Amino acid sequence: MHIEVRNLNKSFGDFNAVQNVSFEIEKGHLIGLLGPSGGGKTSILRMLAGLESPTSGDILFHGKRVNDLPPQERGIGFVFQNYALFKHMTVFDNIAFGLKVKKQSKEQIRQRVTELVELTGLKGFEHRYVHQLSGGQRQRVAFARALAPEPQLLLLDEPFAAIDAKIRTELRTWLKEMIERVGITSIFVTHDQDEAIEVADEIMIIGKGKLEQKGTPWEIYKNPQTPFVASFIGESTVVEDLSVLKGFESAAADHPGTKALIRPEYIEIGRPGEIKLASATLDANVKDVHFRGSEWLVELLVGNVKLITYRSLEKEVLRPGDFVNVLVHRAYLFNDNDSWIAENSLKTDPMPVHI
Ligand SMILES: Nc1ncnc2c1ncn2[C@@H]1O[C@H](COP(=O)(O)OP(=O)(O)OP(=O)(O)O)[C@@H](O)[C@H]1O
Repeated sequence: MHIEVRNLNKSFGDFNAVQNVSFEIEKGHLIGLLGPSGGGKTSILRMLAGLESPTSGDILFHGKRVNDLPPQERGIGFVFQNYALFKHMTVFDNIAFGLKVKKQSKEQIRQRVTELVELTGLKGFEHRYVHQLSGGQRQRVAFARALAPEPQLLLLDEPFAAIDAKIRTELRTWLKEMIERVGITSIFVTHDQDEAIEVADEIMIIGKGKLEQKGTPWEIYKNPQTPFVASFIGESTVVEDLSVLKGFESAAADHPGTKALIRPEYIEIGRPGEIKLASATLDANVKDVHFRGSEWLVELLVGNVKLITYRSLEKEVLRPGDFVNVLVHRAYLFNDNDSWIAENSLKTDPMPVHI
């Protein structure tokens, strides 16, 4: 289903939880709503579902305004973080629930549940009760139950939040494949950037009730419109005083008050003399190092300014207090209002400047 939202607003008293949010979603796309707690993600989802009515603005499904349509007539499937399964029912009955409500025949129900049990890898569990299942299996039941009545839009509110880390990673991949196979337009809420990056075709970053940016995970990573957005996709540090960065002086002079946002991969570190572009290197001390499994995360101090970078495991291990040289190849520049100004990179930048 193609979805369009125009100037959506939701106020609770005089608090504006959702402010002028507009977007379109193509049929079959999987969208991640990502942002801090209280930003308005769930409110947007609930308005799409019809569980909450907008204060103003329009919601269109297939080009038709659905603002006044009750939830059960919107063709939506819902998956919540806490499963919300019926505990006194078996897996079969849970999945069959929406079909019984639709008054389908016993045979139709049996066929559809069998299909879904196979699709979700729950064969053999049909007669178990919810408490006899693992968290991951319960979430698959919730997914199967939501899909049973063949909705045209699937809404998932933090679907993996209650599941432990390892199973969560498996379920993410599973969910993505499953949604691709079914071809259903889906929107899921998360505050976990890894989850959004891994699962979503497109991410919408929601902060303080506003849609800050919408794009593929890669687009948002490469072109964050604000430091806030950048902080939600990938790691970075924000340097408030550009004068400490060699090679960025003219940007600092041209735009007073400019801040630089620096990703870890824009930073090269070496022992004194190791970095070729010696004139642009900064003196730094290693503040801390963290083992990340496949690399080191190194925290550096250039004067009072903290930077972070990664270091390959093959390289000599750095220790807190070590003196190193640092070269900042590139930075995103933002003005006082957190608006993106430009991307600055050293002339000898070995990395592509244009994306
Ligand atoms: N029924 C309500 N009455 C009053 N305020 C509400 C109501 N529902 C939500 N809010 C407020 O609206 C804001 C947005 O809430 P919402 O649940 O949409 O955020 P969220 O981004 O989904 O957060 P979380 O990740 O914590 O679920 C919050 O400040 C919340 O306290």
